[in-house]
Formats: sequence, C-alpha cells, structure tokens
Amino acid sequence: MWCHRLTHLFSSTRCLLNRGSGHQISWQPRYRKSLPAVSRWHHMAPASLNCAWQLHGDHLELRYAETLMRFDYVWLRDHCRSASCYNTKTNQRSLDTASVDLCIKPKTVRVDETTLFLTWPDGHVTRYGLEWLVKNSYEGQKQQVMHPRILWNAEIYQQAQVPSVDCQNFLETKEGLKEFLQNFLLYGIAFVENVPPTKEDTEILAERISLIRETIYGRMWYFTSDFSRGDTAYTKLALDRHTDTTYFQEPCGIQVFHCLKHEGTGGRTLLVDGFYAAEQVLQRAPEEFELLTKVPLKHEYIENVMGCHNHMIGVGPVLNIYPWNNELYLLRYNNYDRAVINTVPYDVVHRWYAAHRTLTTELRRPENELWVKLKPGKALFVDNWRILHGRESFTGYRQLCGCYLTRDDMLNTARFLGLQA
Ligand SMILES: C[N+](C)(C)CCCC[C@H](N)C(=O)O
Ligand SMILES: O=C(O)CCC(=O)C(=O)O
Ligand SMILES: [Fe+2]
Repeated sequence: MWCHRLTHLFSSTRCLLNRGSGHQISWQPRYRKSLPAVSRWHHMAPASLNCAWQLHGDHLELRYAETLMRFDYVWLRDHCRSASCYNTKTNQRSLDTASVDLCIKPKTVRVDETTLFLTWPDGHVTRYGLEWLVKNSYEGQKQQVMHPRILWNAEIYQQAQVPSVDCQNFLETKEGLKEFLQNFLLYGIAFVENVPPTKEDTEILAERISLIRETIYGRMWYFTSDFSRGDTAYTKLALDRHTDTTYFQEPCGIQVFHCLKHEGTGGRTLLVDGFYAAEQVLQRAPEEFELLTKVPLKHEYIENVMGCHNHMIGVGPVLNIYPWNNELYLLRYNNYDRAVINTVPYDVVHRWYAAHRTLTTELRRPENELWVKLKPGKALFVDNWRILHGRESFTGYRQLCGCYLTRDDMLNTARFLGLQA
C-alpha cells in the first residue's frame, strides 16, 4: 500500500537523521565505552525544579521553562556562539561544521541560573543562554506556527470587516503599510484604494511591499480579451478557481490585480481561501489530506502564439506542508494547467482523484466563495500560495493590469516592520 510505503519511507528517513533511534551505527559502542553516559538528573539548586539536565550517550537532555529538550552533541558544538565560531555582525557561522568530530561529547557541563556551559575535549568553551535554547530547540519551535493566519469563508471574511488601506497611507506611512501587510498575512488578500488607474501607479504600489517577479508574461502585465497569448485569461470566458503559475518549480508568491477599465457586464472576481478548504479536508478525511501532500503532480504551460513560444513544467503535490509541524504553506491547484499524470501508479491515482474531489467539493461550496467586482482605483493583492482566484465571464471591453511578486521579499518587508512572518 502506498500509504504504508510512504510512512515507512518517512520513518526510515527519520532514523537516518536521528542516530539515537534504532539505527545502529558502528562508532556508538566505541565512544560509549570510553565516555560513559551520566544518567542522573542534575538540578541547579536542591529546591529548584526550574532547570535540570542529564547527559546521555549521544545527547544532552535539558528541562527548562517547562520544556523538555534534547540536544545532539554535534548540534551543541555546531551552534556555538563564541567569537571564533560565530560572527555576530553578520549572523553567519564561521565554524567549519565538517571539522567537528561526529562522536564529540562535552568534557564538562555546568548550568547556572541563566546559562549552560559546555567544555569540549579540546578545551573550547560554549555558552548558551537557557532562554535562547528554549527559543531555538526543536521542542520549543515545533509548537510554534511559522505563519499565524485567519482561515476564512465568505461570512468570516465579511464579518471581520477588514479595511482597505488608502493609497497615500500605504505609500507614505509606515502604519498604513504595516496594517496592509498584517491583513495580507492573516487573510491572504488585501486591497488598496484610491490608486490612480494606471500601470505605472500599480507598479509603484507593488514595489512598496516586494520585488516584482518577471515571468514569461513580462514584468508588469496588462491584458484584455484579445487572444494575444495562448491562455484563457486572455478571453471573456469564466475561469474557475485556481492558483497561477502552478507550472513553475516555485509558483509566484503574490499576484497583484488592478482593473483599469471595464465597459460591459459580468467579470466579477472570485476568491476562495484554499487553506480553509484544506483544513476542512484534514478534519473530515485526514488520509485524503495526507495523500494530497504526498503525491507529486506535474503542471504545464505550452504556448505557441505568434512570437510567444513557452514550455514550462513544475512538479509538486497539491498541498505542501512543513514536515516538522505539518503546517500548510503552499497550495498548487489549477485544473486547467494540470499536466498528464505520469508520476503516480494506477491504484494510487484512483485514491488521488477521490482526495482531489473532496478538496474540490470544499473549494466549491458557495459559502466559501467571496465575490468582488474590481474597479479602477482598487488594487487587489492575492497570496498565490494560499488563495484561489477566478472570474465570471464578461461582456464588453475589460482591461486588467498587474504583476507577480516574490514572496520572500514581502516577508522581508513584514519582518522589518516587526510583524511575525
Ligand atoms: C496574469 N496573467 C494574465 C499574466 C497570466 C495568466 C496566467 C494564467 C495561467 N493559466 C496560470 O494560471 O498561471
Ligand atoms: O481576468 C481576471 O479577472 C483574472 C484572470 C486570471 O486568472 C489571471 O489573470 O490570472
Ligand atoms: Fe489566474
């Protein structure tokens, strides 16, 4: 069974990574003999249970601030913050990790109220603040989400009354920008109002939060239903919910839309929180959620129109999660651009179709759909790793401009403003 094979693969990878758990590696007995493990708890003060530590054959166990942490000895040597091992100006490691003996073990260990002291066999001393260890240990980190979010359906989003930010505020004040980014990080969409309806002004807006990602569509793109490219976006047809550029190895992080003109009917924009839908799948059918995180798929874009010859291929699962805390960070969903499935054996394919159907059902629930009419002056930023967009068919002349942005640089701006990102 695929599921078992995957589980097995995962657990054996873990074994390889974690030499303590079951994988016999020949040097272990040797160093165990020469350096016997101390297996009793050391408390700082007889009455204090605040901090305690214990040396084991291959790791140090530390209890502090109600967190039980385990540190591999190589990790403890590798992260040494002393002047010869770490450059505090650049936050870069100077120590050559490959020079550390993989069997290293501290000669002596001491803990006071605030600090763990380790002396290594060559006499080098490493100090760690206990608070630093809590913040940086696996056990301390894994409970933390990387990206705090508010998952939404139409009602949740509307009830939240998330304000649009005024263009001048956005461009000229730190507060306006910060409010915008906070909303964008939490909801995956955010609007700027009173933007002059030109491509140039939209570009200035985009550059305020990130770097423009130039793609096969150009840097700033600008389109009408003129069939100028080999993609349905350049028609008047309705487009079902999807994320863009699923056919890139790294799909674009953010998409900016600004409707510069529409003389006609229809053409409303559809927005759906893909992470909300995925969360419903996780609750209702966890094994289907897991399958969607494991099965790799190709997406493809082929166009041969006049001067445009492009062939892009991207591979990855529909749901991408961080392996250490199972947090969802990227959704690839575009049924138009999904390529031939040739990365999956037939029996798994059937289960994948069922899981894809479950997700699609969630994505298509009318209560999850947020419909907005984009108007000149109102720019929309969409988290393309989380939020699906689509559009209603339309009549008449409609002009849309926008661009893609890199995600890292938006997060960089957010962190600079003091936001968790
Ligand atoms: C936005 N812009 C009109 C430039 C491109 C549209 C690309 C559409 C493509 N099917 C995709 O989903 O990636
Ligand atoms: O025309 C629209 O509103 C959006 C079309 C689309 O999906 C896109 O440009 O990525
Ligand atoms: Fe799109």
